[in-house]
Order: sequence, then C-alpha cells, then structure tokens
Amino acid sequence: MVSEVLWNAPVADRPVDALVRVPGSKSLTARWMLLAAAAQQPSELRGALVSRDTRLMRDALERLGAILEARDDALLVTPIPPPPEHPAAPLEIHTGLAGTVMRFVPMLAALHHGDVRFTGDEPALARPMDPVIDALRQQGVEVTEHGAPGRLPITVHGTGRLRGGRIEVDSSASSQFISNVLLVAARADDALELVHVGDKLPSLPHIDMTAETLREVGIECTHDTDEQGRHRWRVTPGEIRPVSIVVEPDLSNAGPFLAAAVATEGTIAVDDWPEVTTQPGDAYRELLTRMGAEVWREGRTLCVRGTGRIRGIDADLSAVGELTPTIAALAALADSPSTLRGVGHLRGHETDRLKALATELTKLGARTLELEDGLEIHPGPLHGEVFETYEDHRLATAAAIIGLRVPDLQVIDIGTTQKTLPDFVGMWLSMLHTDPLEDGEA
Ligand SMILES: O=C(O)C1=C[C@@H](OP(=O)(O)O)[C@@H](O)[C@H](O)C1
Ligand SMILES: C=C(OP(=O)(O)O)C(=O)O
Repeated sequence: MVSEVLWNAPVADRPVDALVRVPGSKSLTARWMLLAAAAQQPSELRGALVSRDTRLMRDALERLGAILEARDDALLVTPIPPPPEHPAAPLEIHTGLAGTVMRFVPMLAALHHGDVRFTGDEPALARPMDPVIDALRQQGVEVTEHGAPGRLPITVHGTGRLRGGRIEVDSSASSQFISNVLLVAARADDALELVHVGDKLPSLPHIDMTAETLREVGIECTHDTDEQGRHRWRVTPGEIRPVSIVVEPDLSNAGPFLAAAVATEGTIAVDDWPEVTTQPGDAYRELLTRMGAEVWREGRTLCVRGTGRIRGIDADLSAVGELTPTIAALAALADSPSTLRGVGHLRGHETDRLKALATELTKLGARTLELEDGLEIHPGPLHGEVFETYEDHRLATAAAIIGLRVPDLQVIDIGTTQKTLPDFVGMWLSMLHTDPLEDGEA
C-alpha cells in the first residue's frame, strides 16, 4: 500500500565524503537461499540480505518445508525434505512485489507434492508471469490461472517431479524466466535443454549469475547458441551440494551512494567490491566514468569521485536494466541530454519504470521522453516537487539522488526502499553527516 508520508530529501550542503558498506546482494541471496533449500544437506550463508524481498523468499521456502534459521552471523538452511507419497494440504505463498520470488519459486513448487497458490501485492498482479506458467506446463506440471491470463494469482499443482528434456522459453520480458527454470533443473528426471525463443534477452548477467551459482553447487550448466543462433542452456541433473558462502554486497544498491559522489563533487568508497562478479552493478564503474566521474580501486574498495561535471550519456542498458533509475537521476543533473536504450522490459518491473521516470523527471524540470525501449532525458533547471515513487524502491533512491542538489524535493513512501535496502534512510543520512576530515563510515 502506498503511504502518503512525505520524506524531505536532504540537500547536500557540501561534497559527500564517506565509506559505505552495503548489505548483501538481493539477487545472490535469493539464489543461494533457493539452492540451499533444494540441496540434500544443510548450508550456511553469511552476509545474506535481510530485506522485504529476501524475507518473502525465506517465508516461501519455509512453506515448502525448508528451515532457515539466523544463528550468530550466519543463516543456516535445512533443505526441503523429499515430497510425501500422498498430496500435502494446499499452501499459499505471498510473493510481495519480489520478481525473484514470483518467478523463481513456482518451478520449485512443482517438486512439492500438492497445490501451491502464489499471490502478491496489487502491482505484482500486473507483472508478466506467462513464460513461468508456460515453462511449468512444458515440464508436465498443471497450473491454474486465477486472475488475468499470464498473471498472478496462480496455483501450481505439484507432483513432486519435473520432467527435464527440451524446453523453449521466451525471456524477452525478463531474464528471470530463464533463471526460474535453470535454478531447479538439476532436480529434474532428465537433462534439461532450454532454448530462448524471444527477439531480445535482457539482463544476461543475471542469467550468468544463475549459471555461476549452479556451478558453485556442483551442477553442470553450459551456455551456447544453437544452429539457429538462439541462446541455449543445458543443465545435467545431479545432487545440489550444500554451500558455506559469503554473499557479495549488493552493487546495484551501492549505485545511489556512488551517484551521490557524482552529484555533489564528493568521494564515496564502497567496501568489499568484488574483483570478479556477475552482478550488473559492476557496470557502474564504466557508466559513471563515461558520465565524467573518476573511478578507481584501492584494494577491495571501490572509490568514485565527482569531478563537478556530469556528462549526458547514450547507453544501451539492456544487460543492466536494474541500474536505469540511478543513471536517469544523474542524467537529469547532467550538462547535456542522455538517451538510455534497450530497457523496454522495465515496463514490467515494480512499476512501468519508463513511464514513472518520464513523469517524475519531467515534473522536476528535466523534460524526459518515453521511447519504445528507453528514455531521452533533457536536463533543465530543476525545482522541488512531490516525487511519486509508485512502490518502486529504485524510484525512491533516484529521487534521493536528485534531492541532494534540488531543495524542497519531497519523496512519497521512502519506506518502499525496504524491498532491498531496509536502512536506506539511515545510511543516506550518515553518508551526509560523515565528517569529511574523519575516515568516516555510512
Ligand atoms: O535475476 C534476478 O535476480 C534479477 C533479474 C533482473 O530482472 P529483469 O531481467 O526482469 O530485468 C533484475 O532487473 C532484477 O532486479 C533481479
Ligand atoms: C527489477 C527489480 O526487482 P525484481 O527482483 O522484483 O524484479 C529491481 O530490484 O530493480
């Protein structure tokens, strides 16, 4: 539900200068939790994100029979027991607005013996689910659609088995449709061959992330192209090894803090930036450099310094669509226009992000045109306004970035940031109040 409480976005009265530690990656936490629940032996996760999305994942896995307990600094995961011979009582799973829960858990529910109904927040009922439903049916699993076709709520009639074999998935509206199938494929009867049949494929690094996590639990997952040049993945069935891992910090969530350095001519250092990662947030290093910032590493820390000049950018963000709201916020503060391309699939995110960004940025004075697959942003003199966030955490953080430079910007429902970053406000304020003379911490 949208809260009408307004948050006065703080203006930076000097360059921000802080060391920031961001909590664990939402996407990696979701994958590790799910794989740990689908393994045969208990696993231990450290640094897992605790936010609304990951709590929903945890609840979903617990409904299916896993046990996830926080102990000291670790999350212990006891896997889902084998399905009973007779169908269990019907279950309901609430997915909130979490794409990772609504798209990743239904395939796992097929391995449950019994009916599992999936529902979600009001805006979640508009997010595409057809390829999830279609993939389940291709796997021989019955699905009932209770609402609009191809949308939540649905019931997965799990039989405790997945067929495997060849499957075609149109993942042009979200990479999550492919990750959904791959994550559970090792538990199928036969080897899986998945071919993507859509005309575009967004967020490929997130699919690479899925393949990489599978390999880390001992599952063979290959990616190539078929004779027609279509993306193809193959997964060999096998036992999912238990893990003892440390989750990387969420680099997408580091974005608004790095952008604060760019917006205020400050310096932000983010701790524990991985050397090698499949997280799309790693692309901030290149994108912010192109926008005029200085970016460098000091050991495991990534540093970004604003130079006083923010350049507009022409960028294809299809692989890293999740970064669009942050880049769009900086584009509104830039000294030349920007075109952000390849992100038509953002219309199926938490909200229609293209429409939302075009509306809100234009309202502030940066004329923003909605393109078929992106945005054209024309910076102009900006003024304070009430910024609507449409239950979208990344719209809220985009507003906070602009608010650093624009007085009287009020954000509706800043609490929506709890989806992936529960203490966003506390971290933002401590970033702003760090004494630049001290080696501070946000
Ligand atoms: O697999 C994942 O963890 C995600 C994949 C991406 O989805 P889309 O491919 O729908 O953009 C990304 O935007 C989302 O935040 C998380
Ligand atoms: C698109 C996003 O989330 P979801 O996992 O709900 O798709 C996002 O966090 O930017």
